[in-house]
Amino acid sequence: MSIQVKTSPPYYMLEEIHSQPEWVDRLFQQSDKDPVLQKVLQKLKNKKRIFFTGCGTSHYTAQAGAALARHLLQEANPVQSVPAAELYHHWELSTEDALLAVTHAGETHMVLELLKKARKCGALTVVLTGFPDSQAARNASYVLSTGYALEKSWAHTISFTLGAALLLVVSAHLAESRGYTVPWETIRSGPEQIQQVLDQSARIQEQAKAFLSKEKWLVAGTGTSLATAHETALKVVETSYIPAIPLDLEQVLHGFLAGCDPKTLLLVSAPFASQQERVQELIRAAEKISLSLLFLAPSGLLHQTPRLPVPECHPLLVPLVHTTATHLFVYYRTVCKGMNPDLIRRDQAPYAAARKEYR
Ligand SMILES: O=P(O)(O)OC[C@H]1O[C@](O)(CO)[C@@H](O)[C@@H]1O
Repeated sequence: MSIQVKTSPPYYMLEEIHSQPEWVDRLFQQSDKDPVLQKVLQKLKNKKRIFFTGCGTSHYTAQAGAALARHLLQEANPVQSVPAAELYHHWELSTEDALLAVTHAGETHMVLELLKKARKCGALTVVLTGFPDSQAARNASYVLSTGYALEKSWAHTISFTLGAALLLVVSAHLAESRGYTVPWETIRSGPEQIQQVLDQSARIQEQAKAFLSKEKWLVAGTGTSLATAHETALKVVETSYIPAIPLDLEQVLHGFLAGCDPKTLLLVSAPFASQQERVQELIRAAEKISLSLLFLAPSGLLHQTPRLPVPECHPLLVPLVHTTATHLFVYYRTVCKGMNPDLIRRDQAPYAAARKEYR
C-alpha cells in the first residue's frame, strides 16, 4: 500500500503512537480466542529452547518479549532473544528448538533466510507479523497476527508495541502452562496505562523542547526496560539523525561517562526498587560532569531530577508504557527541530540509494 507523504505535523508517527491503546486492546481480545495461538502453545511445550528474533525494531520487540518471558517464567525460562542474522550464521538449530520471528512487514531478508534454515533443521517456526500473507508468514509453520496491517511512518512505533504485547501474551500463557501465576488483570490494564502516557503528551512535548540542544544521547534501561533503551536509541537515530547509544544501566558507569559532555542527554528507564541506590549514584556522578539526565519515573519519585511522566507500572508493562513515552519524546524532539520523522531519510537521494544496496 502506498501512503501519501505528510509534509507538516502531525505526522503519521504521532497518529500511530496515539492509536496504540485501541490496537493493543484489540490484540488482547483477539488473542484470547485465537486457535493458532493455542496450537503454538501446545507445540512450545516440548521445546527445550525458544528463540524470539527479528531485525531492527522487530529485534528490540523480540528483546522486550524475552525479558518479559524471563520475568514470568523465572528459573524455568526457555526463552532467549537473538538477532536473526546471529541465529542464522552462528547457531545450530534442531527439532528441540522453536523460533518466534517478529517481522512487521514479513519481507525482511535475514528473517526469511533464518526461517528457511530453521525449517531445514526441523525447528518449529512461528512468525509474528502485521501481514499474514507476507513471504515470512508463508515460510512459517504458524502465523500469529498483530492485527495491524499498516505502518504509515517508516519510524515504526505501534508495531513495536503490538509485537511486544503479543509476546507478552505468548509468554504469559507459557508461564501459566508451567504452573506460574500470571497477573492477567495487570496485563489487561496495558492499554489504559499507555493512554495515561498519551494524556501527558503536552508535558512530554515541553520536555522535548527543553532538551533540543542535546546532540548525542545515551539511553539506559534494565530488566524489562532494556529493550526500551535499544528501541529509543534506534528511533532517535532514524528520525533525528543524531548518535544515540543504548546501554544497560550499569554499563553507563563503566567508561561511557568519558564520552559525555554538556551536549549529551542521558535518558534512563530504571523503575526497579532494587536499583535505586545505583540510580542515586548515577545522578551524583552526572552532576559532576554537567551531564543532563532525564528519567522515566512516576510522580513522587526523583523530585530534583527531570522526568518523563509515566505511571507507576508493573515490570510486565514497562516495555509498552515506557516505550510509548520515549517514542513520544523522540517524535516531539524531531518535529521541534523542523524535521519529518516518518521518512527515516528515505526522501534523501544518497540514503534512498544506500537502501537499494541491501536486501
Ligand atoms: O519488522 P520488519 O518488517 O521485519 O522490518 C525490519 C525493521 O526494519 C526497520 O524498518 C528499520 O530498521 C525497523 O523499524 C523494522 O522493524
